[in-house]
Amino acid sequence: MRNRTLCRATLCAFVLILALLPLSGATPEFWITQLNYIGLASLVVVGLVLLTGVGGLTSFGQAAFVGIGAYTTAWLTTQAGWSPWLTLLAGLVITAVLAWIIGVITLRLSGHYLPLSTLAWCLSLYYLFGNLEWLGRNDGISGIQPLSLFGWSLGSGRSIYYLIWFCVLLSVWATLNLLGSRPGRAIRALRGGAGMAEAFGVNTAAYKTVIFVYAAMLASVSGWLYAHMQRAVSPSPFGLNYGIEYLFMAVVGGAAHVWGAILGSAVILGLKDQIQNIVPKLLDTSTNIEMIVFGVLLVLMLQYAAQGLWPGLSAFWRRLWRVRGTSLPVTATVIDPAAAELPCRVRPEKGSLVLEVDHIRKQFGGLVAVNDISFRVRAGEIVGLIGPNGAGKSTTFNLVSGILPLTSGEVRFLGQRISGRSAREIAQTGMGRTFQHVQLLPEMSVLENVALGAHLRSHVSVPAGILRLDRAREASLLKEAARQLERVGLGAYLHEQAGNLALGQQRLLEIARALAADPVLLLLDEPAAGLRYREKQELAAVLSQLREEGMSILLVEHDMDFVMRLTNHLVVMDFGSWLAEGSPEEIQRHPAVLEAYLGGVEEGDEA
Ligand SMILES: Nc1ncnc2c1ncn2[C@@H]1O[C@H](COP(=O)(O)OP(=O)(O)OP(=O)(O)O)[C@@H](O)[C@H]1O
Repeated sequence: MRNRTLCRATLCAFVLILALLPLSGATPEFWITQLNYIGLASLVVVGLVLLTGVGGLTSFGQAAFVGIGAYTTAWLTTQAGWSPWLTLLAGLVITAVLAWIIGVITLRLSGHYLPLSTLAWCLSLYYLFGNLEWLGRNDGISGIQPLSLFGWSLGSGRSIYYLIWFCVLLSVWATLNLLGSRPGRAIRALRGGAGMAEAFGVNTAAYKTVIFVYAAMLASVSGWLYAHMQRAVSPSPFGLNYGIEYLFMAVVGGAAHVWGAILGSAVILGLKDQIQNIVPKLLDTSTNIEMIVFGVLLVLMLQYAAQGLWPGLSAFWRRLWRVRGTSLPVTATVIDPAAAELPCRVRPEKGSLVLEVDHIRKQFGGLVAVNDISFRVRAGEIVGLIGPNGAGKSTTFNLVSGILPLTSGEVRFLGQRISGRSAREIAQTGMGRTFQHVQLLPEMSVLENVALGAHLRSHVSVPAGILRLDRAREASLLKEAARQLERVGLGAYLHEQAGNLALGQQRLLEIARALAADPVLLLLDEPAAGLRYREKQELAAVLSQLREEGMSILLVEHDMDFVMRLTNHLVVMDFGSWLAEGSPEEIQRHPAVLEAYLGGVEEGDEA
């Protein structure tokens, strides 16, 4: 709680200082101008933090969107006589449409192709601004009128200052709200890889486009403010070098920290200015050496503060005020026991067919990983899929859950054909899963990781998340996540960072996340791996309880003791093919299984 109070007090002091600075006649005009530029840059960088730091999509091209906002208002106010407030809307609409088109085309690219494509469209827009006759070519457009609000002219640096910083604080508030909501969790999951997020029903392509458009719109607002502050626009501030500088600001501030955007902008612009003043005096040279010094300082900063300056600064601030125990994040939500329950799925009758796998096959080039496998899972039954290493169990899981496409065969779930559907569509039908290699979001809290599992059980739009209209639904979602964590024995770790948990606990967390999706069928890939004996017993008790409640479970597991005690039915695979099927007792006596698998395990156990 002290942590939260300190944050609020620091924020109030920051806003108060910001508000009072221009009122004092002693504040030099240069400071106000510099703060205005920091505010304009911060607006762009807040968007970049969401896009690059949080979403993992690197963009060098944000300066071009600043240009769209600036040129839209410059042309419409000077040539068409529009009100600047109307041109703000026009700029936002034009930017959103353009960003959406660019996003849909380029965001499918992965690895270094995406940053390269941002370079390409930034250069294209820059040259477009400089070549169009009606945009004044390289001279740009001048004579832009200052803004006025309720008759109050914002023509001076001191008056537009308030509007700029109002927009910056609004953008920080909106972005923090968005990140703390259901769509925000989905956006934060983008870095964890599309496979994991899609398995919980997150439309990763749509969320990538959303953050791309959001960041572009913030840049456009910055351009609109810039045009009315400068009263003239020309192509140079919207070129690639500015795009790179914005990215530097995000990285230096702390790419994944929203407040780091302001810090990074202030550091880079302040540093540039100071170097330009000091270096020529020190070195007594007329050559343009300051950019070299600036570059070296940046490299050093990235070397020694790779996470950016924000984490270090906030830790120092907490130490200064002797605030201990940083595990409870400022955004941590207290679970509301009175929150409404999330709606639950209608469960199939015990014993009815849930999953039908018919002659499925998967070929990786010349390797047949899964060869003509068929089995059934019924409601209220735990089916084990076992076999030696490399037998094809995980591949079978991935085929059933839609992570991998089938080469041939058919999978039906609750009577519907699901083969050919995407992992996201299959998740919607009521299939939850865990992964062989734990796939969590290590920097997110345990509670939020599990809340991601319930993504499809609540519908909160991006605007609702931004405006905090989602509080009741968010409370229900977090209450459900907490309930599932209690169920698997992790109730004491709700606000712990997921990355701080031991491997066994991380596996339990994955099970809680899958349960939060309210699945009809649970696919568990080696859930007992890394668990201690007692933890395994507790897990077995949880799974037995789930079976009693009518849940169907398909389980891949190497711990034979665990499998034999828990399952109703076993399917044995070897070299991708079906080897045997039956009850645990039958399988334990099956000669082919004993030879291919169980015999080997016993020997290994003895060793
Ligand atoms: N994406 C892939 N590309 C090529 N080969 C693959 C791919 N995924 C799996 N394989 C191969 O398919 C075979 C089956 O692998 P799979 O991971 O399904 O086995 P498994 O029974 O789950 O093994 P383990 O118990 O060790 O996890 C292996 O030979 C593996 O190397």
